[in-house]
Amino acid sequence: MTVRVGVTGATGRMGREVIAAVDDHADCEVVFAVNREPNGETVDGVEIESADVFDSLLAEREPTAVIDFTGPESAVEYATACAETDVAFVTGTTGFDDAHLEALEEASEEVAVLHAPNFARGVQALLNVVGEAVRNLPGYDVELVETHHNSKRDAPSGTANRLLTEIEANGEFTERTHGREGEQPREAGEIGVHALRAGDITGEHEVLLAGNHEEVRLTHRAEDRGVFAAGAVDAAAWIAGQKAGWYDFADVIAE
Ligand SMILES: NC(=O)C1=CN([C@@H]2O[C@H](COP(=O)(O)OP(=O)(O)OC[C@H]3O[C@@H](n4cnc5c(N)ncnc54)[C@H](OP(=O)(O)O)[C@@H]3O)[C@@H](O)[C@H]2O)C=CC1
Ligand SMILES: O=C(O)C1=N[C@H](C(=O)O)C[C@H](O)C1
Repeated sequence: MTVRVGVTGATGRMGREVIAAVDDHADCEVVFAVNREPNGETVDGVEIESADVFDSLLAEREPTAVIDFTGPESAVEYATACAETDVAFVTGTTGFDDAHLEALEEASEEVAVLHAPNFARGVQALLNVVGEAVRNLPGYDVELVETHHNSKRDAPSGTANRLLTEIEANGEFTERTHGREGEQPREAGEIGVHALRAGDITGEHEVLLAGNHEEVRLTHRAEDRGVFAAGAVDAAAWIAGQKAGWYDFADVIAE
């Protein structure tokens, strides 16, 4: 069965990659691609349509799934529209607050919704090993550094937040310290969190665990956005036929 994909944020950094990745996937096709201000552009031969007609495109083109890389507010609006038309929703958007997540979870009561802050398979592996490293090194200082391009809006990154959740679930930590300035000695139990923004860096995440005279560094470096897009398209192919509910990229990888 061909998976019919709708793409949002289609002229963004990720939207363009998603269109290319759908094209590369044997079982998927783009049935529409929208952006806020489409200005008659095409991406890989796909005409970009206005986000204003998203609801009617859902009804007319009958996508199996929508892949979304936009912003938190728009992701929620797109998910709500998908929930009303029985279309599965895959989002890689980050920067959601609790209200956004609640709205996405509401949509997941009607349709399958998959949210992953990072669709790189290597990051899933990093998430799997970071907790084990923390458990094996009690009392070691933990610092997290994430580095992204200078146009990224949210900080820390969605991936960093997910890594922090894993770290905290596996050790005794008291607080997250976002950057340091002035006289600020390190407190035991804090996790230092550092967001670097520079140039066109695709995305790096490093967890540093340090004791006396030794350190462990767990690093993931994405060299091309194509790895995120390929993961998102795999997720869209996987989600076709799943029942309503809340899913993660780990569910896709597990199969
Ligand atoms: N999960 C993952 O693996 C990854 C997640 N991301 C996340 O994906 C998101 C997008 O990243 P990126 O592609 O770099 O960002 P870009 O700014 O390049 O693209 C975002 C796109 O979404 C559109 N958009 C933004 N807000 C709205 C809105 N309110 N309504 C409709 N369209 C909107 C923008 O349109 P316009 O041109 O009009 O501004 C643009 O086309 C971010 O949250 C980022 O963190 C990024 C990479 C990987
Ligand atoms: O905005 C980006 O570029 C990225 N965002 C994601 C995040 O916030 O974790 C994933 C990736 O690192 C690229």
